[in-house]
Amino acid sequence: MPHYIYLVRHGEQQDAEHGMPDGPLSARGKRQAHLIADRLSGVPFTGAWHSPLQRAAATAEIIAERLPSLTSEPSPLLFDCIPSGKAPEMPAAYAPFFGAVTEAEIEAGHAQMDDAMTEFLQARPGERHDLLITHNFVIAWFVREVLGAPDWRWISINQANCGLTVLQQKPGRPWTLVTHNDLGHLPVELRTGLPDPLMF
Ligand SMILES: O=C(O)[C@@H](CO)OP(=O)(O)O
Repeated sequence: MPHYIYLVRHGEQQDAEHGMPDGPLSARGKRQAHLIADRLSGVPFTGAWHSPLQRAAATAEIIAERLPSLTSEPSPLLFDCIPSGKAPEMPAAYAPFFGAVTEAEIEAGHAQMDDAMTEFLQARPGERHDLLITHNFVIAWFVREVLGAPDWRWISINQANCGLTVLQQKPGRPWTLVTHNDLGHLPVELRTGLPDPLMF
């Protein structure tokens, strides 16, 4: 019986461009959340968890309104974090990102991601459809993990607000990536949150 994990980045946060560390969703963020909720409305979810940060909790709330049988629980394993630090093989172009990041933040982020992989990627009996509403770097770490890519590669993997990434594991097989950052449910003007604007 397959186990699916649906990874959704939260909707656009109000005033994120002004450096606010957390906050409610913007009007666009709310529309994104309604559209991902519609997109997922046919999935027989077995569980849902969200990052306790406000932008993720607000996204989870909108999704739960559309899918009343779904109860999303806050999980500290899904907090935004820095999953790993600089590595010798990492291209130098990424080094400036780590300028203001402390070793303690990296250690905490790495430990959090270890625990998240143990918790959410564990084999469970029966068919499962689990929804995780979380942050860009956390989703990147899941993708890196299932592809067996080096730790540092999370920094090169990005997801848009309310983009949909799906992982699947069938018994006796490794986790696979079914789809990454699928934006089919979002009109072009709602495809926000990527480092470079999309031309399509
Ligand atoms: O700050 C960011 O770019 C990412 C990092 O994970 O966070 P969020 O998905 O919360 O916007």
